[in-house]
Amino acid sequence: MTLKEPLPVAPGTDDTRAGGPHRAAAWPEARAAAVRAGASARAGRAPLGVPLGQALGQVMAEPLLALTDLPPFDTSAMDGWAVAGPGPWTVRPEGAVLAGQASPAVTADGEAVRIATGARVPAGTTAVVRTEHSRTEGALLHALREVVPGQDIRPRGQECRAGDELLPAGTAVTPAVLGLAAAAGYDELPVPPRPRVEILVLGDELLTTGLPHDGLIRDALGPMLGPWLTALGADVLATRRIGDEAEELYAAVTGSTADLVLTTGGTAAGPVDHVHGVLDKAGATLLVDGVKVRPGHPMLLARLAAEPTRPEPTRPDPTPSDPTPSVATSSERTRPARVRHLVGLPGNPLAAVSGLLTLAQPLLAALTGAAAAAPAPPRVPVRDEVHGHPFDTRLVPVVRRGGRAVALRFNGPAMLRGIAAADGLAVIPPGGARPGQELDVLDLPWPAAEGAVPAQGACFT
Ligand SMILES: Nc1nc2c(c(=O)[nH]1)N[C@H]1C(S)=C(S)[C@@H](COP(=O)(O)OP(=O)(O)OC[C@H]3O[C@@H](n4cnc5c(N)ncnc54)[C@H](O)[C@@H]3O)O[C@H]1N2
Ligand code: MOO
Repeated sequence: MTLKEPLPVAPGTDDTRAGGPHRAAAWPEARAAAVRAGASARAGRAPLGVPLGQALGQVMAEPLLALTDLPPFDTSAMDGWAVAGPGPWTVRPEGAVLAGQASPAVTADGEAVRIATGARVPAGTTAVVRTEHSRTEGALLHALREVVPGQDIRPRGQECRAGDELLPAGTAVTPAVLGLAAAAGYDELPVPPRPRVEILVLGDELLTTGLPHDGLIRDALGPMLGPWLTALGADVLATRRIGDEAEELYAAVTGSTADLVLTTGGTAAGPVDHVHGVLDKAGATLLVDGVKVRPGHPMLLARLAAEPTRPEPTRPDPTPSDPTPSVATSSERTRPARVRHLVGLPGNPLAAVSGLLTLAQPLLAALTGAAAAAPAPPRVPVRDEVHGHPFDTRLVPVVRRGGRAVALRFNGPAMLRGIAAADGLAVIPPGGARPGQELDVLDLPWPAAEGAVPAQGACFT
């Protein structure tokens, strides 16, 4: 089924609301729906100006326009002599023109003045003669090679003119971008606000410390998801542990101020699986209700009901009778409602990772505009045959060895042993992959360890 937003509704039903029939989307369509959801929430999020030192790794919310010509003035490209007209030249007695000097004296025809790389060339200069290509004889300077007019002068505006677009919006801020922005006159860069995420970990069976006992197990998702989302550029407001209590979940979902609420567990149809019911009660719209992917097929994406629109107070012009009015009552504008989403991750830990990469990551990337900056996932040939699901996509932890993806063992839905040793998750199409077949590999938001000594020997199939 092709997933549209909103989902097509059968006549006489309202099954885009949570609680409607389960309609699994194909994996690529689910990702596309997540991108659309993020893009829809992006509108109206004003960029923030952050100091250059804090912008690394973010994306630019606006194009980088040059604030100045570069170079900003005609500049000497070499240490040597600024000369005017044909030689030999009379060496001017005053000292050298150095980088950083504001306005060196004019060079008259037949004159030469010592100059340093990066110095502003004096007006009247026709060329720069490198030190090693010159010889002085008393007060006369001779060139040892032919002098071409304009040589070794970087003319003002050679790289850009003020107002030129240096980089488009959506460019990832790398160290090189920081350097260019500084050269072009920036103190701050406009970046999208970091998406605010709240994590709700469901399950009465979860322990936060110690060893499993009496049917209780350790919460593996609470410690994993916050740092993972931080690595994806999110601002994690809180990781809250909520029991299998529908009321508590409802209060947490409806009371959250996050752009994205992430729940873990409770997505299936068990006796205490409350996510669908709570979304229905909260008036949420299901955009993805199950995905044809293994592990993780019960994952879901919902748009939360809009917050009530609040009137935005505006200050009217002060009048003599009321010089400092605090809030206007007559001229009120309405602030646009913020679009917020919920991603329900299945409780099985690798299934939760699958949901994170399938729904949450593309949504967050579209929300910040990073999706436009991100390269397509690399395609890597797989070393060995990988069994597929007959109808669904599989996501399988892999390491890269010698340019090939090698599938790891311990890739069951409840296991993290494979992913903890992996460089990425290979996307296995329905039906499986043959040796040498090129596969998309979803990168993890930390450096891959190609060539590193594998600590994961036991995970190889
Ligand atoms: N009748 C069916 N039952 C199930 C189906 C199904 O299609 N029909 N799907 C299975 C699949 S696949 C998955 S995945 C799970 C998804 O279930 P939930 O999202 O409702 O998750 P829970 O039932 O709450 O938990 C599942 C499993 O994961 C463990 N868990 C939960 N949270 C954590 C955590 N934070 N850390 C570690 N482990 C966690 C939990 O104890 C359960 O073992 O449903 C299947 N059932
Ligand atoms: O697909 Mo479940 O998500 O097998 O663990």
